[in-house]
Amino acid sequence: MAGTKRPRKSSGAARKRTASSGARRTASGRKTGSGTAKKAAPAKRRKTPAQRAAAKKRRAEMIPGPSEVAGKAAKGMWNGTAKATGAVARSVRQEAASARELEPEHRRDALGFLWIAVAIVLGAALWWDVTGVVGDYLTSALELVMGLATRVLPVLFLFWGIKIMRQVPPEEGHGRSLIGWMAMWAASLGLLHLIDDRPQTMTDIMDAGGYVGWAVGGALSLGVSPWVAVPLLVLLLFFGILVATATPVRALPERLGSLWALATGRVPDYESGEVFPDEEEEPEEKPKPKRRKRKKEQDAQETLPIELGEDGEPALPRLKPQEVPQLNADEEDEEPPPPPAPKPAAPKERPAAAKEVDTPLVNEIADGGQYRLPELDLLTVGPQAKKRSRANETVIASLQEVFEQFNVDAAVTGFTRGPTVTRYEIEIGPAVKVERVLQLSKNIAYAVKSADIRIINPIPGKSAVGVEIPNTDREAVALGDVLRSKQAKDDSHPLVSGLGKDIEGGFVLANLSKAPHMLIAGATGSGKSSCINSILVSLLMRATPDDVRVLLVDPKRVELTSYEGIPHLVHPIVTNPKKAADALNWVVKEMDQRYDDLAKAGVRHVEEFNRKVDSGELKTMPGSDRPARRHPYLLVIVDELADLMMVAARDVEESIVRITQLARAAGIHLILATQRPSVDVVTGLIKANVPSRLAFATSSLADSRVILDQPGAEKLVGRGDGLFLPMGAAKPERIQGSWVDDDEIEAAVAHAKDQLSPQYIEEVTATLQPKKDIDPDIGDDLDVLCQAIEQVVTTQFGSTSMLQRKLRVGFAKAGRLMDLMETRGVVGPSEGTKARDVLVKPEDLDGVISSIRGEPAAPPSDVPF
Ligand SMILES: Nc1ncnc2c1ncn2[C@@H]1O[C@H](COP(=O)(O)OP(=O)(O)OP(=O)(O)O)[C@@H](O)[C@H]1O
Repeated sequence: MAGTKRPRKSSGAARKRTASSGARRTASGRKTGSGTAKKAAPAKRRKTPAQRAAAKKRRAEMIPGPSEVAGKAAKGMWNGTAKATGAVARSVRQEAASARELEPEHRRDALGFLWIAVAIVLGAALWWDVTGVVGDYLTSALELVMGLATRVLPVLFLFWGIKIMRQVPPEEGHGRSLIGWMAMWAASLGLLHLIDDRPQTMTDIMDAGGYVGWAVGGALSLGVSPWVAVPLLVLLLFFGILVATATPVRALPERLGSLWALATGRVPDYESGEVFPDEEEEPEEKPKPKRRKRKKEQDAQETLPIELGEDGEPALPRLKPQEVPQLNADEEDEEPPPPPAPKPAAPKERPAAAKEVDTPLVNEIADGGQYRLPELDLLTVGPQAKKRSRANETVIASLQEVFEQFNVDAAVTGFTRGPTVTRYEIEIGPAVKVERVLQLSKNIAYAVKSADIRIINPIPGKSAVGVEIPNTDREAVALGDVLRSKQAKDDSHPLVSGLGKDIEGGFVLANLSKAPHMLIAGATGSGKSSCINSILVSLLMRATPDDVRVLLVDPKRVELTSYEGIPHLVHPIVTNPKKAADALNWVVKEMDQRYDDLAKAGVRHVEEFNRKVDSGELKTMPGSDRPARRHPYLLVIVDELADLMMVAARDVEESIVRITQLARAAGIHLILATQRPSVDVVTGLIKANVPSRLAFATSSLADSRVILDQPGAEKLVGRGDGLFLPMGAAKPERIQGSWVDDDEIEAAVAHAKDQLSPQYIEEVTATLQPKKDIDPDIGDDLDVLCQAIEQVVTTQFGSTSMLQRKLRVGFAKAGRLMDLMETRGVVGPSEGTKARDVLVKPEDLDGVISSIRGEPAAPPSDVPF
């Protein structure tokens, strides 16, 4: 068979080839005067008269006649029309493509309007008989399917259109709604069919439940008789309502109650815009007008126009505190803005500790005292997060181009847009080495015009290479949004801070009590201070001074001044690096004191201790008549560790290590910030004991290694772009730090200060008081002398060689210390080789040391704060 076919095929092909080559020769000969035509020229000169006549006739024939002219004109018009139609179609396609680039809000609005338009067409046709061809066909088709129920469709479509435009679509719950509505619809149509006594003709069916009703009701009545079908359909209808409104049966009485209250105007409307709010999202108790205003603000945010930068791309709002966009600025003309800080009705001065005031707290986060936490409305709403933008499309095109140029079989299969960077997912073809994509990193950086790209191979849980590329249109993350998130509301722990958003746009919160200590480091201007501000404002928004007390150490003197005077402070902000070392010393003492208390109370954590105190189980401390008092969390923030390390590296490191090793159970947590993450500042010992790390952009890979023990931070783009490595995590998570502007800080601080004046702890003040009356002969040996006295008095053994060993000092220094102790009456005179008598009892040790340090005697240590 093949043998017989082949010659036929080839001869056909040969024929084709001949014909086409002949045609090509003719065309080229005529058009270009090619070699063939030139060769034919001499033959032309030798033409016979007959040939000339024939040629003349042919030329005459070539002049078109009138009918031919008309034909050609028609053909031209046809071609022109076709071309014009093509052009229009192409431009429509282009427009449609650019319509896809519309912002999601506009697309949602368009969809809303479409539903309203359909509602109008249907309503006009069904209710008022005002109809055209479209209306006719539409209503007939719908009536055929849904029968009488079609009449309610215009109302539903109208409601749906408005809802789409008013509300940001929930991320989840679409499927649930759809199932609920389908169940309701099927049940209603089936019931209509049964109620209308099971019609059989088409017109009657259209006047009852349509063909859907006929199928549902008819089939059921056939299967189980109409008497059973009706209750079954009623059940299905009820189920549909419950599913569509996300109401479990057990929550029904409560929901009906709130619906009744809503109908009778006894409760404010819910923000969600749904009749039944989700079960977990309890409506906050706020006055109605304020809630409306809030909703209005949110709506305004959703429709905020995107600012275009010079390149026509949406631009990042400039984020200097004074320049952060006032997001409700558009509304200022209509309504006066809300006061920056709601003034609570609490008295300005608190006569005694907050716990002694009997007015119960309104806020559920705090659990005692009169202190009221500020409303979250105090913090501004951030711009709505974009899921994609034109900048992303451009980057995808550039990536694709790079792969094509270098012949790498790889494609961008998706991306996740975060506020600062977008992670593009790249899938490679079979038998393509991942290294080929990795090798292209510099070309990718070149193509997307950004040096700060990070390649992640693979994206955890996916067979794809991730390329993180900074957004040219980055978005700020407002702290208010983070604290208003569901995660934040679900966790009422006072030490939960709003850190920012991750690369997928999810909120990142950190419970500092679980951290339990954190190192924040990055180059200057990378966003450390903004992060500390976010932590402190989170604290002011969520924790009463009874919950958390704070010690702020700010050797730079300018970073934390806004917080001066907040009632959470245990001491005015410490700005002197020398005093900072003493302050850390006090923290160590406080920690020891707390451990004693925990041991006496037989508990392992301060939370348990506080629970016992709150429940009245622990009224006085066992073994003494000292009243048991709660131990609030103590958060110590050091903003510039390097300044402290320069002044007293050994003391500071020692205190930090002691605190970090033990303080967790005592409820003491440390945050150390530095812009110099070098090994002499963040020493190995400190690093080993500070398990949570937050790295902002660093200037070198070495710095990144010091902070995170791995590279990555040197590729960050600054302004709050960070890598968060919480305790126990193997890989850091990329986040965009939350932003809080000066006005918000001021408002939060004012809210706290208006209610309570700071109650500083005397003991800290005493520790940090300037040293007076230090004997000149002690000079620089004060600290070592105190240590020597401690050694001698606690051991009751006045031996010089013991001092040499314990304090690691030479013989001469130990002898001098012994002489100093003798002149101050701590030890007796020298008795040759025998140890000296110790004249001070261990219980008097504190008094002796205080007097030598020139301090007033320390207050009795059994008064905790
Ligand atoms: N989370 C953020 N969101 C938006 N912009 C930010 C963020 N963090 C910082 N920035 C921008 O970066 C600037 C510098 O930030 P910040 O003062 O926090 O840096 P820093 O690391 O504390 O610097 P320094 O060590 O010099 O104090 C801010 O003024 C702001 O414009």
